[in-house]
Amino acid sequence: MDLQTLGSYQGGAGPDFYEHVLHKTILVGDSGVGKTSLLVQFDQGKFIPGSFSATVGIGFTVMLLGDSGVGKTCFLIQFKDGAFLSGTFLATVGIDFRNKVVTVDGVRVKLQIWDTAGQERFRSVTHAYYRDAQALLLLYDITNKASFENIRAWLTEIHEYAQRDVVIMLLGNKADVSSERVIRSEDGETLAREYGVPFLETSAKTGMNVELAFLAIAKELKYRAGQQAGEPSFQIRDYVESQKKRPGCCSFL
Ligand SMILES: Nc1nc2c(ncn2[C@@H]2O[C@H](COP(=O)(O)OP(=O)(O)OP(=O)(O)O)[C@@H](O)[C@H]2O)c(=O)[nH]1
Repeated sequence: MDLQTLGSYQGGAGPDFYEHVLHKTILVGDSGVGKTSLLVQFDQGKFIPGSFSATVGIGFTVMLLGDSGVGKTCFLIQFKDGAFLSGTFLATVGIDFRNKVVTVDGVRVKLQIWDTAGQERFRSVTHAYYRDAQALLLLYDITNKASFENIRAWLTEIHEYAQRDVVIMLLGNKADVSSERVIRSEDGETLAREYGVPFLETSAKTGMNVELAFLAIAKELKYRAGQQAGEPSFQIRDYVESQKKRPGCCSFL
């Protein structure tokens, strides 16, 4: 689509509308070549030596995966800014990232979160990033059967491209749209149990369980990174289950 046509789609007139045109560039390359450093330099105007975690205690990379439209971008924006992007659905192109620092048991943990495009045509781009991720949040949409059925294919890709010990969590998103639900909560739980991964239903719209998902991941990664003799063991599935049982958790009023 040319710029003039795009302007008329956006209701823009005259030169002003050019400011709203979105340009997207994708960085591709092997793990460790500096894709992230380049992006951070462009975004924040600084170079973080060593690793992106150098400025805070510890840092980890978390990737969001799942079919196009399941709500990955909204999920990330809800976590980062506490806001919900409603209205027009603008599919992610390639890959995007946001940072957020969370405090886990008194320790600051920096999460760098990669939002990937769910569309098939970007798969080869996103595969290049799998190996850099320590955790993967795999989303389906509880109102979209195909997105749930495709979870097995996503898990196959994960086993092919991601680190062997990557932390995986399964999330059934859009739980606020109960009138259009086609995937029962029990089905999500059964699938998660089959693969030995924790499971939560979430809503990027209301914020339900969004923070819990990231905090559970951060706790697990922090535990793995600093495991010391005598430290009580941490099991992410047990933690998620215990949090689900807390009063006020997980239901819509
Ligand atoms: N009701 C409801 N709508 C949601 C929720 N999450 C996302 N949506 C809507 O679903 C649509 C797709 O959301 P996105 O976050 O762009 O989906 P995505 O998974 O990032 O899609 P790709 O970038 O193509 O991979 C948008 O219209 C959102 O407003 C949710 O939890 N509840």
